[in-house]
Amino acid sequence: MNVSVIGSTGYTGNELVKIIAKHPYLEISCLTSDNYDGQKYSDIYPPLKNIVETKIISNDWDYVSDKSDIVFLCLPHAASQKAAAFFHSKGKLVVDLSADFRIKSKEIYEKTYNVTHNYPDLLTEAAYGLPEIYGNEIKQSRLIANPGCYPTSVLLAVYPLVKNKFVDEKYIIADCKSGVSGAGKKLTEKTQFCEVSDDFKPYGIFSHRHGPEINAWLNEISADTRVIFTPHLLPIIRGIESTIYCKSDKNENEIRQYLKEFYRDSFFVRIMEKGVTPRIANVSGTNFADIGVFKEEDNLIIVSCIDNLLKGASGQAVQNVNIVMDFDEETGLI
Ligand SMILES: NC(=O)C1=CN([C@@H]2O[C@H](COP(=O)(O)OP(=O)(O)OC[C@H]3O[C@@H](n4cnc5c(N)ncnc54)[C@H](OP(=O)(O)O)[C@@H]3O)[C@@H](O)[C@H]2O)C=CC1
Ligand SMILES: CC(=O)N[C@@H](CCC(=O)OP(=O)(O)O)C(=O)O
Repeated sequence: MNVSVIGSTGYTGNELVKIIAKHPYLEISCLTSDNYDGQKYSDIYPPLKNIVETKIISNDWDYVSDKSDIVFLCLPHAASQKAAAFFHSKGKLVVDLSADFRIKSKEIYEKTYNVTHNYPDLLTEAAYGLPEIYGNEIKQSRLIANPGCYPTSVLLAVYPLVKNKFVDEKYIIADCKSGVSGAGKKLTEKTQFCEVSDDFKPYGIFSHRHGPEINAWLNEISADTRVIFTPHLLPIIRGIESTIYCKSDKNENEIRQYLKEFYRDSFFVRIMEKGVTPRIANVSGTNFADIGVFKEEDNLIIVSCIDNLLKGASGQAVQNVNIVMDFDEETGLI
């Protein structure tokens, strides 16, 4: 399959290029960027010298469309809407890594992102690309909205427990921490070295755009659920750790066994044995989500770790393509 990456020079684009380069059934076709138009990809990312010598091209979508079966969009939110609609109209399989098609409600999307959604019909058509939960919808879809990185770590941990009423749906607190690559490659003052080194802080308290994404998907199965979500910036490059506090009247073993059963066919979700604490170090550079369960009295703590750029973005995007294309889910990802 011929595959193109729009916004290929950013962090998620680069992870995709690395995965596609070693994927047995995917072939790099076009890599786009307006800023680096005409340069060799390996000049921008020297570790790929002699591996990806493709010349970067500008965002000429007609040209890209002619050369592609599958298009990954690694653009900022709002910029993706039009690109997704264009490639979808040309019959391409589109995986959008931005937030533009993740939330089904036009109103919630517009309120959260403060932009108009110009393609409400596509909002209903898009599948939410969390394969372990929405695999059937993904399989039928030609437009996949890859989830946010924090929502991936929180939903994998909490969705089964809410669905099976194992937790009090009105008391769920997700205390999440992310490496700085979550903010992308573009220069901003708040992600400069001196601003993030030797520091640790919450941000977006009660206002981060991933709160509505997490709650929208949980509300599909339980209308009263409201997760309180607070992200923090970790002074590391990659990885997310989410510590999630819940109330439950089930015992620890029951909860662990239920999660193991729920994820029995999900290669990329690993439920830890009793007493084992997931760590970012164990999932960094992989497409795995590691989930640990801890219980004392009625207090349940779930710890969920992923790599934001892989299971939280590009790894999951390829996992979704593998599902649609009927390749083994792990192809190119281990
Ligand atoms: N980083 C992460 O951990 C995650 C990111 N995401 C989402 O994935 C998407 C990409 O993120 P990421 O790779 O981190 O971002 P980066 O900032 O690292 O890269 C963005 C890319 O998009 C291009 N670009 C920026 N603005 C425009 C525009 N208006 N039109 C066309 N091209 C544009 C840039 O091109 P140029 O080279 O020309 O500057 C660059 O290639 C975002 O929507 C992000 O929210 C999702 C999950 C996790
Ligand atoms: C550390 C950091 O800044 N992380 C980003 C989230 C990255 C991501 O997955 O978000 P989207 O795809 O929804 O943009 C943030 O908090 O905005």
